[in-house]
Amino acid sequence: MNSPAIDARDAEMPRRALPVIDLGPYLRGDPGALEQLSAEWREVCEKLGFLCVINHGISDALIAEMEAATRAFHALDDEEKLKIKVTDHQRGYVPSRATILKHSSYETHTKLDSVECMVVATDYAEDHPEVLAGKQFYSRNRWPEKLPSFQTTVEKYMSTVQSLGLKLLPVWAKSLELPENFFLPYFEEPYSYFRIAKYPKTAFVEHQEFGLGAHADTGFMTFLPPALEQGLQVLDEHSQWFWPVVPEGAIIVNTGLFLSRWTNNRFRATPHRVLPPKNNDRYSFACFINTSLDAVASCLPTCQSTDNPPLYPEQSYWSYFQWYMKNTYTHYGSITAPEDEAAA
Ligand SMILES: O=C(O)CCC(=O)C(=O)O
Ligand SMILES: [Fe+2]
Repeated sequence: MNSPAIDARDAEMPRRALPVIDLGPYLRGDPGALEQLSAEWREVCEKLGFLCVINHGISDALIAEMEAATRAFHALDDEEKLKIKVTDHQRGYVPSRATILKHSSYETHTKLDSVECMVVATDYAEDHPEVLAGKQFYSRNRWPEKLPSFQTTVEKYMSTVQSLGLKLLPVWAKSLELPENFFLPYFEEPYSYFRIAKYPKTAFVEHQEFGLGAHADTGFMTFLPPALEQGLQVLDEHSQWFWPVVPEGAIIVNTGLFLSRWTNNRFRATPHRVLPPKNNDRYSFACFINTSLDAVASCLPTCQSTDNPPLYPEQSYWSYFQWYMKNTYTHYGSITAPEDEAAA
């Protein structure tokens, strides 16, 4: 006999405040602010690895404009969205039930994610050598014809978040006891990647069913204004999932796997996941600010010793990103979800 069905969202789960870091003094250029901020940053990144920032300089108006653009995009007909379906360059529209994290060590995933999203990334110049060569991930963005304002808002939002990310490079460097400008050469041509997502409302959620399954982000740093609908859960250092509580106006920041590997796991790439919403569709837009695609990370000098040798071989962001994408998105053809295919 089947046991009575329990909605996965009703499972007992603590709510916990994320660490809040004030960027105001540093962004204003106050004396001593970089040192103070870097110490706080290190403390969080070595433990939970998930935080939120206040006084970040990204206006409420811009976030509201991006929220409206996200909703307008997802309100387009499927036919319009499918005209710009994602390609092997990892840009374009990804329909619902097209991702599953096969490389996750946090949880076994058997079902495809219900999230659908539009993916946009740094648009390199048409005459960029890698664009001309047709190298994977360098193609131009795809935009919906019927929503011209979408491109304008997305580009404005991405460039604002990218500027904030680049301003924080000295903080990342100092928090790892590196010279202030250490990361600059790796970010000569930052590869910023933007997921503009809709999580469709779902009446009943089974155990192991997700809007987006447990994962750590791919790259260096992620910026995520909290969604208006609940859904995000975070795994702490003691393997306890919790609902993060974020103050009004704060933006979530977390570390990606590429940085975590670069730091020999000193900084944690925190697993998180999204449960589907119950009553209203949920919209979110996570912006990932990464090194140049051709940047090569080899274990940072301050993150290794004879007792703590490098755990990972040196690797370019391009090759790490390619590995991650192939093991997450079904359109690359290398992964499938057997149980789900029958139901789809
Ligand atoms: O929707 C969210 O709150 C989180 C999204 C996320 O984790 C991602 O896109 O990597
Ligand atoms: Fe994520």
